[in-house]
Amino acid sequence: MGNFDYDVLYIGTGHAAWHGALILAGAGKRVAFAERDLTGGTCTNYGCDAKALLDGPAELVSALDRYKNLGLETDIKMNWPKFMEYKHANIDPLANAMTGMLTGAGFEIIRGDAKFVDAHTVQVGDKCVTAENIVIATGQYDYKLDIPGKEFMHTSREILDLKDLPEHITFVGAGIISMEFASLLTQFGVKATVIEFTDRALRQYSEEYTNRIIAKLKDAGVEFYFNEAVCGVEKSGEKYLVKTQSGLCVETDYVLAATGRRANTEGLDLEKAGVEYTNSGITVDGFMRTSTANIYASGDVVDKKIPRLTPTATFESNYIATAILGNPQEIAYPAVPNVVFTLPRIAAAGVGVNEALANPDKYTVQKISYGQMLAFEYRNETDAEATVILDKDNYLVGAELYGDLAAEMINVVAMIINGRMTREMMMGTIWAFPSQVDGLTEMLAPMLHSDFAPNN
Ligand SMILES: Cc1cc2nc3c(=O)[nH]c(=O)nc-3n(C[C@H](O)[C@H](O)[C@H](O)COP(=O)(O)OP(=O)(O)OC[C@H]3O[C@@H](n4cnc5c(N)ncnc54)[C@H](O)[C@@H]3O)c2cc1C
Ligand SMILES: NC(=O)c1ccc[n+]([C@@H]2O[C@H](COP(=O)([O-])OP(=O)(O)OC[C@H]3O[C@@H](n4cnc5c(N)ncnc54)[C@H](O)[C@@H]3O)[C@@H](O)[C@H]2O)c1
Repeated sequence: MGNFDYDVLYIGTGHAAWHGALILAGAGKRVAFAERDLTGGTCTNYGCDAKALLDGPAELVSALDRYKNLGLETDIKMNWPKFMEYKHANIDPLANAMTGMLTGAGFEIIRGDAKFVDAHTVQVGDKCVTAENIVIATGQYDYKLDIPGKEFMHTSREILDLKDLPEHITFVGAGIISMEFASLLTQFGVKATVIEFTDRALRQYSEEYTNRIIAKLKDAGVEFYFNEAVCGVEKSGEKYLVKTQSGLCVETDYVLAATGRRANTEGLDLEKAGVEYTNSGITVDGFMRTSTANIYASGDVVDKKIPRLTPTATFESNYIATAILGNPQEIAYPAVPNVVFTLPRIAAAGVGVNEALANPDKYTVQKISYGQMLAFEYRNETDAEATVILDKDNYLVGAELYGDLAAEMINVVAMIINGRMTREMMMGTIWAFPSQVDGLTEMLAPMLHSDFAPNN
């Protein structure tokens, strides 16, 4: 072993970094972080957490709609500046709390931009540090199209920090970020336009559930344009004009760039360490090792097929720590629950609906209209539904849920997939009643593989 300052240096302090660092510290390793921004990364400071705080009231108001003609009378006013105070009160202390947690655990956080000098040396600001192993956990940034007027476009980070809401927002892209913010901000009274380059939104999810979300947003006044390539943004007095190649011109007060996030690889001087990467991120093998054996990559910065999420970043971070400690097994991802926080939610895990429909020889696709059948359990959410995907032995291998509580239910569904639960195992489980999980699983169980009463 060489004479290094640290056993392991993490570049970044997000979920892709700190979870594994705690495991390494427990094993007696000397660990440090390089960080150029707030401790804790995107999710903690600029992403999921802030979004979830603001989504709370939006979800509540949206759910009230279901009881409007049944006796509920409401006159609700949403005060964005007040909710922003609430957001700041909860989010702003987190970076210091994370710093305290990490330094309290004995880690050093070296502040500044990190870049490689060689495979064991990283320059952070004006300080050079050496480490036996290095974990690149630098995440992604919100990409802005390289078009005239790109300086007038904003990112998710800025929208989550708006003091006052603009009257009209134009979302460029109809992916996860746009669809979530359009759902949320519509509840706060914002008028919205969504402009998408391809012919559909949320491409990785089922067309049916995505179309239902679009229909709801249209009912709320959101305008959608598909097959439109945004080619410029112009300032026009107090307003902005968003222009597309076909000649569409949308006048708006605020433009959100949400055409994808890109890996933070620039400026790291990866070539000096022999670390290979593509436009999609850093290339890794089955052990999350880069092309240089002592350097790993973790989280959003990795070129990977599975969703770039906080729980997958955490999973990789924990795995890498064990790999550094000698785990000889390759990383093996379970079915990953993922959620689009629209209103209602779309949540999925395992084999996707699009893939299943394209491979009827391998999969059976079935619908469970749980909202219609069990209104008492589903809070009168009559359109709540699950699409489940079974393999040829009738094991559950994937599911997509559409409903307000889909983000919770998908966790149970993922356990059924990962546990390869049979009908008998489901019958051997008692769920609380009445509850949504109980209703869904009761309808799912008869479809599942049975060791005693084969169902096909
Ligand atoms: C608006 C929004 C909402 C989201 N909502 C969800 C959600 O609901 N659920 C979910 O699972 N995921 C969500 N995500 C995704 C989630 O935030 C990411 O998957 C997760 O944060 C990835 O963690 P990470 O550690 O890989 O990267 P990050 O958290 O981005 O951490 C990377 C860190 O590296 C630092 N860094 C980068 N380059 C350098 C350098 N050269 N030198 C020093 N430091 C550097 C950065 O400053 C940053 O702190 C959301 C993302 C956004 C933007
Ligand atoms: N709930 C969650 O888990 C969550 C929430 C927010 C963000 N995230 C993270 O952020 C990422 C999503 O970011 P996103 O929504 O920016 O990307 P995305 O890839 O989900 O969507 C980008 C959309 O922009 C469209 N597009 C591309 N070029 C365009 C152009 N020139 N004009 C118009 N449209 C164009 C694409 O066709 C696509 O539909 C996720 O992959 C995830 O990593 C996750």
